[in-house]
Amino acid sequence: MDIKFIPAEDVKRVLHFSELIPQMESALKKFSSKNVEQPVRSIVSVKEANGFLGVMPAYSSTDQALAVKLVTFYPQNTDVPTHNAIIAVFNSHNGIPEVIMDGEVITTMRTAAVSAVATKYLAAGDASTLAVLGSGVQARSHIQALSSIRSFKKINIWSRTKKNAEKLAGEVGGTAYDSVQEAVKDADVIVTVTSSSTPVLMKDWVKPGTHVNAVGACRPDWQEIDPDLMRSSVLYVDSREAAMKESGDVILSKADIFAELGEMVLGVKEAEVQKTTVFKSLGV
Ligand SMILES: NC(=O)C1=CN([C@@H]2O[C@H](COP(=O)(O)OP(=O)(O)OC[C@H]3O[C@@H](n4cnc5c(N)ncnc54)[C@H](O)[C@@H]3O)[C@@H](O)[C@H]2O)C=CC1
Ligand SMILES: O=C([O-])C1=[NH+]CCC1
Repeated sequence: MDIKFIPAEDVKRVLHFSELIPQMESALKKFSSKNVEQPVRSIVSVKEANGFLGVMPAYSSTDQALAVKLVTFYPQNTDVPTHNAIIAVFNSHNGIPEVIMDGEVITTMRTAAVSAVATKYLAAGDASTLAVLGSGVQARSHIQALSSIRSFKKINIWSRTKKNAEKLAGEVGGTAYDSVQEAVKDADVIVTVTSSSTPVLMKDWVKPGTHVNAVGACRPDWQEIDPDLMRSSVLYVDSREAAMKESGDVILSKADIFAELGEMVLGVKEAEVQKTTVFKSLGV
């Protein structure tokens, strides 16, 4: 058996948002048309670390693609990334493993690319202020991906540790804020990319018509968004099945899911641009 290994630097060299965003748009359509077999991931909790190992298999007969991502989330990591992953790709005709590749870069970029698809459809065309809550890996990749979809004049950043918000603001020409409320006040697009398990973004702070990409809180008892904001917004998800099993923001608020992003891209469901919208991302 000759299994090829593709390291992170090689994945990084060939992955570009300009190609990845349209690829994700296409993948979301296939997912919502039930053209892929992709069960909700299995999770093994690692209680001592407040973390988990997720197993994410998928098969697409049209793409002749059979693969699985194995991803860990250790939120307390400080010297190494909190998310680590590998992806194994099998030959879909004979089942032979062909490639094992780094999955961390893909997790970083794929997640932001899907939020970019949501933002492309759901944010106002003239959206000019982006607010980012969190200052880690996803904060950086979201600023890059979303900036390729809209021309933001202002990027407002809040993070639990002000120094980290200031560092990121310095990198991207943005402004660091002391409070979430100040950071999101004028925002047309908000991204929540924290490892918080309790709400950080409150309904009363969000101006009507804003689009929110809610990317953290991927466990059924974790929340990142005020339940009132979940209930009063038009709610989009990547996967209904996953949202009902994994998202504390959806389950605990009892908010109604309006559509999967793939249904919206297909035109089966409206893109409610004028209204306040939340895209709850879990990762597929
Ligand atoms: N939806 C999806 O497909 C994916 C979601 N994620 C989620 O996105 C979030 C961010 O991920 P990364 O940027 O990779 O992590 P990271 O570890 O690089 O950054 C985490 C950020 O959250 C902040 N934070 C931690 N605890 C907090 C708290 N209690 N309150 C407020 N801020 C807090 C940290 O200070 C840091 O700014 C995580 O919740 C992660 O699980 C990550 C990958 C894929
Ligand atoms: O899709 C993904 O890889 C993840 N979603 C939440 C944590 C990791």
